[in-house]
Amino acid sequence: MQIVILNNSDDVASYGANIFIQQLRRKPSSVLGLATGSTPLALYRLLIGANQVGDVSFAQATSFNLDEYLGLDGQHKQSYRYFMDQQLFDHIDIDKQRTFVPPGDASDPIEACERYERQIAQAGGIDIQLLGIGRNGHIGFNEPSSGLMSRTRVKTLTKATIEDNARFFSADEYQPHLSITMGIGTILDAKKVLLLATGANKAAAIKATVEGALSASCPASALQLHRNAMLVLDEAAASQLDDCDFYKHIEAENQKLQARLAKG
Ligand SMILES: N[C@@H]1[C@@H](O)[C@H](O)[C@@H](COP(=O)(O)O)O[C@@H]1O
Repeated sequence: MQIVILNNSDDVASYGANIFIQQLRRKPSSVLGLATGSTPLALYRLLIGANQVGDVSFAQATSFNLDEYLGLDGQHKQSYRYFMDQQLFDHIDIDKQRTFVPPGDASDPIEACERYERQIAQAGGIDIQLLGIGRNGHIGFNEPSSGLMSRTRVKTLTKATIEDNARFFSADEYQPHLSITMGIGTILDAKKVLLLATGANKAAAIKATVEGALSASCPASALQLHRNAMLVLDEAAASQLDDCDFYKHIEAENQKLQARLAKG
């Protein structure tokens, strides 16, 4: 895992946005894996800005979102489809027909999960997968105990995740307890994985992800198996890491090497 520790959440968003912009410039037809939650919001705003001034185009890109609440259709204001339309898709030049979010209103969710996997494969696989992380180490809606080789499927949310996400729902609003999520195996198949974490409330999950054992108890620890996984953290999210200075040293050396290679 490559661990990048930056001063604050703004720096995390611009670092992440730049990786997406470089990816799209290198391969305009990239298949992007996208995430919801509050963490990627600032990154999405930067991508919208870059798209609107012509620095990057999504016209040939395809996207697949990690997850969706089961029981909400895409018009529902708390659905992840609605979130993605509002926060990104409606403001960039992506072809909406090529933006995929698991269908929360599927009449046959099991078949819908299998279809989602086929759609990802038909698109050629995910080039770069963006991830946030839950306080309990979940990625997508792969809660603790999720199989490390799992594929897209229906998952039950933990009490902690339901409570964390309750802030998006009004008191009298139905909050689903089930989801459709890409599996950990699906995520690990992405060519590159970019996990963003900001704030002290993610520090324990980041500690377990980076320095804990590979374990279904912390689903994000599965990224230890990935060949090209990058974690971009602010100081607060990195605050429980024992080897912070070492990770900063490696990153400084990486930057020097990149600069030398760029000079030729
Ligand atoms: N399914 C999403 C995850 O994909 C996200 O990473 C997590 C953290 O969200 P936040 O970034 O708001 O902390 O929330 C939800 O549970």
